[in-house]
Amino acid sequence: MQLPVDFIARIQHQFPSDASQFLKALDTEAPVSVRVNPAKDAAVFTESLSVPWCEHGLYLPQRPIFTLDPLFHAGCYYPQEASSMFLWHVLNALPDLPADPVMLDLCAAPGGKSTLMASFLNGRGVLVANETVRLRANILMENMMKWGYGNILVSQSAPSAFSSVEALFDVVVVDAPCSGEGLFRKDLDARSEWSPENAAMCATRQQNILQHIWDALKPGGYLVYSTCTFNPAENQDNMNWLLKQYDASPVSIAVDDSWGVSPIPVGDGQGWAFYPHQARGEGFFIAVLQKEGNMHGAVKNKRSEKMVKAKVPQGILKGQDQYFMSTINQTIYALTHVPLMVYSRLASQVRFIHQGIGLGQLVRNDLVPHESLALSLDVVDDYSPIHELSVDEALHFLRGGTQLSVSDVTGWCRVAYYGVPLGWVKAVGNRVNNYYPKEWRIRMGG
Ligand SMILES: C[S@@+](CC[C@H](N)C(=O)[O-])C[C@H]1O[C@@H](n2cnc3c(N)ncnc32)[C@H](O)[C@@H]1O
Repeated sequence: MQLPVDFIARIQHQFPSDASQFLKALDTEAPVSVRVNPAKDAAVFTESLSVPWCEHGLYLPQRPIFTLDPLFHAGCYYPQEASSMFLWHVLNALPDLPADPVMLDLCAAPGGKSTLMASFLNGRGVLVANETVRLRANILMENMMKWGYGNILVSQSAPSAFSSVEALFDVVVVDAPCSGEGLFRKDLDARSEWSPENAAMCATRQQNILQHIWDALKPGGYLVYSTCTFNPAENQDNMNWLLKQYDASPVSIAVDDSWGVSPIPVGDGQGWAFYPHQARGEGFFIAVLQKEGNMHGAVKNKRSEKMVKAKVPQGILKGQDQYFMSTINQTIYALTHVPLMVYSRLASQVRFIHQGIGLGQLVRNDLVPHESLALSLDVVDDYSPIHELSVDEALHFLRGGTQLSVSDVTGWCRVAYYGVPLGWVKAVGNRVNNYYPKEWRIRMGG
């Protein structure tokens, strides 16, 4: 699949001195990389090299079959393109963030940036991970549950749903849908779908998205805008347009010269671009704008006190007294203070599909546990027995199989691989019922 002629012409104009190296690099192999989950420290990648701008990022010498690794399903790591991990460096460089930041990832599926943001927060504050496309939102929800944190709210709403939310977020990440030029190396469909008209349409759509979200940012809060395209109209031009519309200023981020990241003028400051012939990663653009004004501090909302407190057995979560319990469609969810405040502020505008930690449903005093409880970092260690599986057994479980020898157990049991829980089984007599969600099951091989 050849590169589109109009794209080549624009690149030659945009990079007069090194267009041929740029275009040649698009025909080389894309680097393979993963970001490990530091809270589920079990994945081992030998021969890997560190991604310089993200301490949890690793380049791998070749692409493993992630689907056939149980630790991938346990949320121990996330295969993520290395340039996107630059968000880690950016978040760590933001000045004066509150101790419990309230963050939104507006265009979040499948969850690459959201899992990174969850690791950045490491249980502090709250992350709202939102995706407008329904099927993609389900994948986002699955990935967020597997990552294990309880301070995450997952929603499925259009950006316009946030337009009447005022001054709630300290950080809003808009990883916008774009013309995808940065993926031309590894995704040949991106080449066939590209046209100048489509790229122009993307730029307009991005402006609409940015307009919808601006008021939801607190004064003093940060907008982090990124795309995976080289198109100036979708990158710096959109940032300059935003600076004309609203009171904001670009935030400078220090970058090591050896990383091969290019500064791009934005207002009187700069954004950053990853080009395939200079940086070890796919095409990417990122810029940060700070809204004028002072940070408001913690979110306040009295309505949260009216939350229904569901009755649940004790001893499920570490520090369970700190959690507020609520029930939606008979499923009990546990939320700590900050997620609860944010949930209350958004609940009438935004459609939540997951919140905090799903505990499960009470059926005749037996808690039928939710999958997110097995994967949660906050579940009490001895809440249920944990049965260790071999790799073949773990893959059998992940395919929905029931030929598992958990003979020493009756009732609910978490099955684990390398000590990291994968999900629930229930042993009844000499039968084992598999509670791994049908839509998460592996269909490959076996
Ligand atoms: C670049 S992708 C996000 C990737 C994600 N942030 C990650 O790191 O895994 C852009 C997302 O925006 C969503 N999207 C598409 N049209 C949209 C729109 N009009 N408004 C908001 N989001 C949209 C897409 O479904 C897609 O999931």
